[in-house]
Amino acid sequence: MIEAVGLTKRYGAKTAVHNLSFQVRPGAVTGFLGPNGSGKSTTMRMILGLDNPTSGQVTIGGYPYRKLPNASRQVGALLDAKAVHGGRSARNHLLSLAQLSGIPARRVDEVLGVVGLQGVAGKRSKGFSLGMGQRLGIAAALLGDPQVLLFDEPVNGLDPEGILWVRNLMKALAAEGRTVFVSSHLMSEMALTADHLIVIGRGQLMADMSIKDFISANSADFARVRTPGTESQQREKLTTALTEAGGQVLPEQDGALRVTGLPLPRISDIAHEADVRLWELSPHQASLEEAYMRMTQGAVDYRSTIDQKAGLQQPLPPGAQPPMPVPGQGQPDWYAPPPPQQDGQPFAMPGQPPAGPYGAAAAPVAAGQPNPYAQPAPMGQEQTQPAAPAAAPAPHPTPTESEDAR
Ligand SMILES: Nc1ncnc2c1ncn2[C@@H]1O[C@H](COP(=O)(O)OP(=O)(O)OP(=O)(O)O)[C@@H](O)[C@H]1O
Repeated sequence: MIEAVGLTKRYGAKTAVHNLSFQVRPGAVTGFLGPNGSGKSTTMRMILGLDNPTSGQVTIGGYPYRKLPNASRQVGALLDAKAVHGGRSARNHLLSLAQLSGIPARRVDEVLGVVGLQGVAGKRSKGFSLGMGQRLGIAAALLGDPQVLLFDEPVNGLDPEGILWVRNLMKALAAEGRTVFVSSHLMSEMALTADHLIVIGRGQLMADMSIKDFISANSADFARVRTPGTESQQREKLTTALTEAGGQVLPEQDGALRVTGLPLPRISDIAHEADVRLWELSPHQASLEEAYMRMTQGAVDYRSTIDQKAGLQQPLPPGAQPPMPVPGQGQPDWYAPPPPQQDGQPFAMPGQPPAGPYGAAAAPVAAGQPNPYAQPAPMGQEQTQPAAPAAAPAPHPTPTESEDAR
């Protein structure tokens, strides 16, 4: 288990992390979310002993990282996949890490297989694509077969197959009882991967709860009701009837009505009694992205001056009232977009993966099997891509490096 108590980090006048207390438990994938600059990487670096807290502490299994016996066998991390000596082959890079940590060389080939890089193990990593570099970083994190794993943006640069693989890898590692702490800005992916969420904003804890509780605490469920498009008087009649019955009715831009305060069967009965035909009556629950946007709106430091809320916050229709904020949470100016249309399932719920291979959940993996996280197919395109320009050689960020290196 990872435990932070009153964790604070200041860089001069800048407070990157402020009084953060949380626990990351084994047996689950814990997502670590927050806007750009909110302190996620700083927190991860303090967990790994790469930065010293200004005050407070963070421990792994009860020890600060630097006092952890055999740390590299107990904790694996992917922080910056680009921080690799580009002149070394993938195998040599992993071999050097293994030697430093007393890990047997045969483990190198095992993890190369796990991440699907066995076919390019002899190639210099400076020729690797972004996704290949990411896989190499994940291989390094897995090298010591650790019980605690930290991944900072692990799916960055991965293709859809790679994203699915990382998702299943995280779940399989957690299913084996490991502690998996992963940061990401990809909300749709987090919704499918994480069991629990820790959300920070401007260095402070905003939420520490299950993903299910997070979504329900930061979104108001509502019903979407649609009358025949050409019959505006029907819509008005229904609006009056629903309002008289105690519902709150909000017109949406596409002509539908958003109704809160009444259960779906009651809405149906009211429409029937008012002799109004319905073309749609559907439940809507916010996605993780909507819930996240609602919670973190006030903690965003970096925002474009152009169309700041495009796609995420629609302007209210004329005369409409914004939805009520959740007390103590969320932002009053938030207005949820309509749910996306998806393959004949126009109102797919969060947590319900679409049909097909990307919706498949990871099956628990039996311990002791060879390469339990290996992909079914070898890498395709990435292996055949031409070499990328050489990156500046940089040592891999092992937790033995000096602190405050960034
Ligand atoms: N070494 C440093 N010196 C000074 N300021 C720093 C240093 N490291 C981080 N910061 C500042 O601390 C804040 C938190 O940065 P951090 O990289 O932890 O955020 P983050 O949540 O990981 O961001 P992102 O999502 O963009 O990766 C930022 O304002 C950043 O500029």
